[in-house]
Amino acid sequence: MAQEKFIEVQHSSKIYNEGQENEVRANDDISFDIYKGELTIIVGASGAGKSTLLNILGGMDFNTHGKVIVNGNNISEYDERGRTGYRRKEIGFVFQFYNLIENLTAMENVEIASQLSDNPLDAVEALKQVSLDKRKDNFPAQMSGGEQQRVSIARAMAKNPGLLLADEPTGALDYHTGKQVLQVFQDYVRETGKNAIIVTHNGMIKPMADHVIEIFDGKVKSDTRNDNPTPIADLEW
Ligand SMILES: Nc1ncnc2c1ncn2[C@@H]1O[C@H](COP(=O)(O)OP(=O)(O)OP(=O)(O)O)[C@@H](O)[C@H]1O
Repeated sequence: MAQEKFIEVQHSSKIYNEGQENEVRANDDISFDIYKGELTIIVGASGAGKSTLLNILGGMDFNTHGKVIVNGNNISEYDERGRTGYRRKEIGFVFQFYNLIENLTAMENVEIASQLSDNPLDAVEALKQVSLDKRKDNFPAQMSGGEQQRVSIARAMAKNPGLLLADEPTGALDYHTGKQVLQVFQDYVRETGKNAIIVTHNGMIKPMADHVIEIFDGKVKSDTRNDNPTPIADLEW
């Protein structure tokens, strides 16, 4: 079966202070395709340009050259307003340090995000998917780091987005908790047929992905697909 393209990045660059002495090529002529239903890992060292790329894909930032087509729409042509709508409706974002609102319960944190969507999941249902429905009335400070990250994933999922993006989602977690969080992403993609993209500097988690894009110095260094991703339980790092 031919695979359907979900994202096409074509010669995309993000250049700060272009043509000046202090020019920075954060992304430098990046091209790749992502198919529907893929779990993609973008990997590279600190400063390689991964977050810049993820933020452009998520409509939090914009490129200065090239095209980024998501689900048939060239988002690089969007203005600020277009990007806001795109971010609200199409994207779920998971951050390294969870970014939960401290004076709201787990359930309320999830509900806030679902209110932005036209087609949200029920907040309790989203918490159930990360096995935290019993903790819905707890505040973030009453939960472990891994639990808080799972709430933040439930919050991203509750919008029922076409694309789930995560920037170093296990960066603040220990090994076992990190594995549980990665499992949530793998299950999400398998169960919904939707897309998730994880940015990480940890090359050891590459085998869990369907597709790995390695970024070096603002450029794509390698772009490989894996027909037999490794179960998270078998990953070691
Ligand atoms: N506003 C800016 N002005 C100038 N340079 C910037 C700006 N934002 C980012 N950069 C530069 O762009 C390059 C890529 O940064 P980016 O944050 O995308 O890398 P990264 O791979 O995500 O790194 P890390 O893993 O450390 O977060 C870096 O050299 C960074 O200093």
